[in-house]
Amino acid sequence: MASKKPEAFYRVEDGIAIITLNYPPLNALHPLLLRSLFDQLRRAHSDPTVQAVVLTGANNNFCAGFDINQFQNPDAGAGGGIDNTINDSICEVLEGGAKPTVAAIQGVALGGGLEVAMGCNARIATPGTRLGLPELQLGIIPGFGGTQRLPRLVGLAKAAEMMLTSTPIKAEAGLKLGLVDAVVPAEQLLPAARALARDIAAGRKPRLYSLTRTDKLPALGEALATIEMARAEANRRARGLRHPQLCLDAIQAGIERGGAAGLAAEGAAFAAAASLPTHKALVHIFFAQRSTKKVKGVTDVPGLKPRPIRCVAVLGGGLMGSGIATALVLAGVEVILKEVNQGFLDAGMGRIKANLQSRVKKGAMTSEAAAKALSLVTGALDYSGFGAADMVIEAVIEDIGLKQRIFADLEKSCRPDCILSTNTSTIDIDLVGAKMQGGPTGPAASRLLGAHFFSPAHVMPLLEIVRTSRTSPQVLLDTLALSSRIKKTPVVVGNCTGFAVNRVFFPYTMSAVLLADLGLDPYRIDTVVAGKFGMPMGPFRLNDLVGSDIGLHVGANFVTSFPERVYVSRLIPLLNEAKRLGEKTGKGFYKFDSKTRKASPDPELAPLLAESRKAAGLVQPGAKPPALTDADILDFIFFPVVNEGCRVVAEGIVDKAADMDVASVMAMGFPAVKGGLIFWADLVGAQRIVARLRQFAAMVGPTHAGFFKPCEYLVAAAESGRKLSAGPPAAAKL
Ligand SMILES: C[C@H](O)CC(=O)SCCNC(=O)CCNC(=O)[C@H](O)C(C)(C)COP(=O)(O)OP(=O)(O)OC[C@H]1O[C@@H](n2cnc3c(N)ncnc32)[C@H](O)[C@@H]1OP(=O)(O)O
Repeated sequence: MASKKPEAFYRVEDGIAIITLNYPPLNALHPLLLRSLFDQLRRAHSDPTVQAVVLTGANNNFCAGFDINQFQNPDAGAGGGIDNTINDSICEVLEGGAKPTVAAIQGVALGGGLEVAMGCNARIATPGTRLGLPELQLGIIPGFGGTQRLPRLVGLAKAAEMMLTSTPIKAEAGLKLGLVDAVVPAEQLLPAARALARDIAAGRKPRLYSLTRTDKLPALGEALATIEMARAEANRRARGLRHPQLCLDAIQAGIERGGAAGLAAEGAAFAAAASLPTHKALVHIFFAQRSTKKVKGVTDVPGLKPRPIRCVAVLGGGLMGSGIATALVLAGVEVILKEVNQGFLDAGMGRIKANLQSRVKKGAMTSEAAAKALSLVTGALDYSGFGAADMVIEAVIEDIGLKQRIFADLEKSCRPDCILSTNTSTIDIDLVGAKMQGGPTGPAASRLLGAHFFSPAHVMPLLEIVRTSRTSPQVLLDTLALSSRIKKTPVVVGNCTGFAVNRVFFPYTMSAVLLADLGLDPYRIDTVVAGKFGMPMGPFRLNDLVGSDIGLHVGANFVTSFPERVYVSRLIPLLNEAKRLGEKTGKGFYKFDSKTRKASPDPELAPLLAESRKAAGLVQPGAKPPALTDADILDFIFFPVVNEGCRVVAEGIVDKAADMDVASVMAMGFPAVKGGLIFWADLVGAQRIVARLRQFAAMVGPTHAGFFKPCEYLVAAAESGRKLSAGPPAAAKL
């Protein structure tokens, strides 16, 4: 069974045909596997020695669904060339063929995998198996009958929720809902499935047909009301996206006209969804996210294996340090939390405890598990216990001198093989290590790197791993492995001010402030950026979340490093002077309700805006602001962001352009349905972006034109028609 070929194996045991899906690693339904499954099913039906069929999967998994690679295969056609005739036939034969079928499920049964299992007359799963229809996260809808069978097995409301959120459930929950008929330990899976198949064939147990069942469906009026509610919820969550509505169309058709008509409606809705740009973008993000774990010169070095990281010392128990420590203990990693005095240490420990308790409250973990996680943290006020640490993550304030002193101390206090990392969000890593023996070229330089988490660190999914020119592949590989262990998507980036994510964040904030100085209303800008474009929040609301003090501090690094392309306004300093630091002080660009923390526009902001505009002198006093449409605002904000993203790609700060897409989606909140920053820029077109940047440069005049100056990479793409996502020609990388 070691074959890598997509094929279904066939064997007969005591009158039961066992058909095993095989296509490592997760038995995705490649068209050849589907064809082979169909052939083996027909073989079982025509084999006189066979009474019933058990369908199972190799490689400790049932099936992760249709082979997503096919969606990117130019030869496969739209929708991955899914042949609904064969798929419907497979499920038809599984469900209504001459011999009953039982699915024996372990690992995952997702998408088409679960749909095939639901086509069987019964399902048995192992504990912890993940069952779900996550197609919507790929911009499509279930296409193998899932929109019809899932509501009939688990009820309409639950089925709609599972599809619209793309969230799988565990087998144990599936048992309660009726999605599976039994949960048994792995070693009993096949014997139990064989026994059930035999019982059904002998008439000792009923043979059930999911497609025609109605016992879990509500009456029509109630069902339609549930679908209406689901439509509203989908619109609220997915901001007018089409494919969730197409999914609900198919479900509704089946409720109104029966399962068979529903299947036809599903086929049409699937084809419609598969033709939308959203699908292409989301499939791109799916693969881009997985490819960040493959780093040239690190993960492809023969014989190089990650070393285990059992204990991590975290320096600083503030918001970031405590979040990082939480992420580590949640994955079972021991933590030494160091602070400068007992009071700060107690506060840090308290934050970790609160983070864990909040997970308990949400039902994400038991209080016993939380207590066990907390017991993995040891407090420290000095470096005496640091010999136990396999890695250090420094998370103190962004003060270069302080960080330099800390790393000089760490070099002396830690083992020579201990990884030394900093969670700085912007500072050049070589600068952080400058006071170590020999500085950036000294003996410890190979184990120095950035481990940049995003706040809140135990929640945000991205980890920027910053390599210097000397960081060793071993150290990078160890950190990549740690990242997977703590369930973060890693992006390995090069060393520079701001790395990848904050490099694209600074023009995002600066262009918004520039618009405000031109006289535009910040609240309108936020509404357009969040509501129309789909960012989680606009730049001004984000400033209030992060804090104007932090914004000012971080912004100063960019002003120093990239003076030719920054926009410096009085606005953020004025907010600082007025102690309007954002949410934490109850006022920033917005005012915050002291009880609900809800943000609302604040008329008291007006004098600060006026003062900043006066200082900027971009428009004459009393003159009207430029008449910009919502579309203009989006171009004004996002094209400088693209421009900086292009520099990041061209300089080789990211390994590949798709890494910038992942980073923008997972840390910045750039809409995944647009495929990430560079993917989206290619859809817009480099030519248009360059032309608009030049227009904006002319609009703000020569003093600020540098902010909009298109970089060489962008201009070259505009002139040659080369895709921005293609990355720089190898020789051009710095
Ligand atoms: C008609 C139908 O309705 C349409 C469909 O079925 S569309 C497909 C629906 N299925 C899905 O969306 C599931 C997609 N897969 C996943 O969510 C996750 O891979 C998983 C939860 C199954 C496993 O996650 P995890 O353990 O972190 O492993 P992960 O790294 O993601 O996957 C392992 C490998 O399997 C591949 N893979 C996973 N699911 C795949 C699929 N459906 N098709 C092709 N490859 C797949 C991944 O690309 C990865 O390949 P790599 O090692 O070369 O990078």
